[in-house]
Amino acid sequence: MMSLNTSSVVKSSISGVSRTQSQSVRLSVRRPMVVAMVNSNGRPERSVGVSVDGAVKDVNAPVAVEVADSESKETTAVVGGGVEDVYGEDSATEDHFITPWSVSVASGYSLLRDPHHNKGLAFTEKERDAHYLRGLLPPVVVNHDLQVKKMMHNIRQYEVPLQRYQAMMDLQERNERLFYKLLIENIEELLPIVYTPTVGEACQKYGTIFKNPQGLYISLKDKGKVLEILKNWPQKKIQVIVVTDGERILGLGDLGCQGMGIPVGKLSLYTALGGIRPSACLPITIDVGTNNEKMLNDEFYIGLRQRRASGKEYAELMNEFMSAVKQNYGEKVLIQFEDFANHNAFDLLEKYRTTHLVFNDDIQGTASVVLAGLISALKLVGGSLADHKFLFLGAGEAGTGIAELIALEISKQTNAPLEEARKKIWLVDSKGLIIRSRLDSLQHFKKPWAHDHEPVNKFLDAVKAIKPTVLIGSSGAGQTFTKEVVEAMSSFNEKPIILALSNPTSQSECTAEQAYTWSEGRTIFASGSPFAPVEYNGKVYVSGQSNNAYIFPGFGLGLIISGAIRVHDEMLLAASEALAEQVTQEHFDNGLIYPPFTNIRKISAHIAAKVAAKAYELGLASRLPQPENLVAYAESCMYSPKYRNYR
Ligand SMILES: O=C([O-])CC(=O)C(=O)O
Ligand SMILES: [Mg+2]
Repeated sequence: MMSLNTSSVVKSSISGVSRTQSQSVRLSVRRPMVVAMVNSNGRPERSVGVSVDGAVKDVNAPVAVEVADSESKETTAVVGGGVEDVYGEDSATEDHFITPWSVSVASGYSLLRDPHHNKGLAFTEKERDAHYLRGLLPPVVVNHDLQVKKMMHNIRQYEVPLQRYQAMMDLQERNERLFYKLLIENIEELLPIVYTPTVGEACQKYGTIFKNPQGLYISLKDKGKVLEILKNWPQKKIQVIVVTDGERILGLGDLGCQGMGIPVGKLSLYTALGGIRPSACLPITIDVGTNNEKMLNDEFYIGLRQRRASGKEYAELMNEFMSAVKQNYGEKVLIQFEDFANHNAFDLLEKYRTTHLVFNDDIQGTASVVLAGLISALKLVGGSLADHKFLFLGAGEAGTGIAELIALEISKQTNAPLEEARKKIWLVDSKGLIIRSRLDSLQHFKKPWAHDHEPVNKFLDAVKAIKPTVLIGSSGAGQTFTKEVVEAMSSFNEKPIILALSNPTSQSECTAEQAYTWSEGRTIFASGSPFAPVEYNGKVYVSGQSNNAYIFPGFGLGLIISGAIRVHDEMLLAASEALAEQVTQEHFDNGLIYPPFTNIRKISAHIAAKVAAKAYELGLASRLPQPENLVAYAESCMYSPKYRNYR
C-alpha cells in the first residue's frame, strides 16, 4: 500500500469558485484512483491512474506525472470490478473507502453540488466532518433506501407526466446515484417517464423546460472545431456515445436541436438497464438546423434558427464528428445513431460500419427486439419463421431493418438464399404495396422488398391481398391499424400477431385495447410504447413492449466487455436469441412475448454475454483473454448505484 500527499495538487474549481484546500490530505491508496490537476481555467491538465498494486498509468493526459513513491514503477492499470475502472469506484465494495474525486477533491458546498458524489442527507456524521459539510445540511442522517422512498413519494404527487420527467431530470443533476437507484428499483413505473412516451413530449417542449444543459451540442457553427468541443467535455473515458441530428425524433418528426432529450434518455437506460457507468456515457446532438416551422418560429427554441443543411455541408460536419470521436476516444467507443431521418440513417451506417464501432438503434436495435418477439411468439402460434408471412406498414429504418433481420434468420434456419427468404416479407409505404413495377422510383433501401404483384394502393387492400400472419407497424403514423385491418387479420388467422411499433403512444398504429377488442381477444400484441393491461370479456390481457430498450443496453455492454471494434449482423441475431430465451413458460401463459422489464439487468447480462461471445467467435473482440463465464463477467462489470464511503 502506498500513500499520496495531495496537498499540492488539490484545487477545487467547481461552481466557478476556486480555492486551494489548505489541509494536507493523506490518502491510503487501496484502489485505482485518479488525481487530476486543474489549470487556471479550471480545466483538467493531467491525471494519473494509480492501480491496486501501486502501478501508475497516465489515463488521459499528454504530460507524465511523477508520483513520489518507490513502488510506482509500472505503467499498467489493473482492471478491477468494472471495465477499465480507472476511477476505482465500481470495483470498491461497501467496506472499501474511496475518494470522491471529480476534477479535484470535492468538499463542502461544491461536494453537495457535484451530482457524481453528492449523497444529500445520506452523508454520515463522519463524512460531514471530514468533508466540510457540517452546517450545510440539516442534522438528520437518512439512508439511501429512505431517500428512494421519499423521491418516489414526491414524484407520485405529480399527475402530469412531464412534471415527473422534470423531477427526474432535476434529480439526475443533483444526485446521480439516487437517480439511478430510483430508476433501477422502479423501472416499470419510471421507464415511461424518462423514456418513451414522456421523453417525446419533453423534446417538443425542451426550449421551455430547459434548465441545465445536458450533453454536448455540436452545430454547423462549430465546423473545424469539433475535436476542441469534445475536449470540453469533463469526462475523458467515454465508452458509449448516443448521437442524433433530431430530424426524426420518435414518430414526432423534426425537432431539431431539441432532440437532445433522446440521447440523454437512451444513455440513462444504458446505465440503468445495461450497467454502463454514467461517466462513460456521452449524449450528443448535431445541430444542422431544422425544417420544423413551429420550432423556427418558437421564441424559446434552443437551436440554430435556419433550415437544415444537407448534402456536402451535412456530410462534412458528420465526417469531422466521426473522425474527431475516433481521434479523441479511440477505436472502441460505441457510437449509437438515434432518430436520424431515413436517408441519413442508412447512409451513415453504410459509410461508417467498416471504419467505426457504430450501431443504429432504429434500424438494428428495433430489428433485434422484434425478431426476439417473433421467436417467442412462435411458441404461442406454432410453426417456424419460414412458415409465416409478414406485412409491414412503413418501409423506413425500422421496417426495412426488421425485414432484413427476419430474412437473415430465415435464411440461416433454412439454408435458403437471402433473396428467397425475403419473398416471405412484404412492405407497404405511403404509395402502397412495394412491388417490382415500382423498382426504378424506389429508394435504395426499399428495393430488396419489391416483389412480383399487381399494384395495391390502400393498406387495407394489401392486408386482404397478402393475408399475412404477422402485421408490423413501423411508419410513425398513429391509428393506421383500423378496426377493418385488425378484423381482416383475425379473419384469416386464429392468433394474428400484431406489432404496433411506432412511438410515442400518440403515434401507435392502434392501442392495446383496440387490438384485443377488435380481434375478440385472439391477437398476440406488442407495441413500441407501453399500454396498461386491458380487460376484455372478463379476462385481463397484458401486452408486451416491443421497444429497442430491451436490446441496446445489453448489446452495448456486450460490445464493451469484449472490446469489440465492429458491429456484425450475427451479433444482432445473437442478441435476439438471448432475449427470446429469457421468456419463461409463465410469461407465455400470460400471453407475453417479452419478459417484464423488472429483471432487465439480468436480461442485459445475458444479451451482453451472447453478443460478446459472437464478437470473440468472429475475431472482432480485442479484450483478451476471453473471460470463461461471460454472463458472470458481464454482471461483474455493471455499474451499481450504491453509495460509496468517503474517507
Ligand atoms: O425511443 C424509442 O422508444 C424507440 C425508438 O428508438 C424510436 O421510436 O425511435
Ligand atoms: Mg429511436
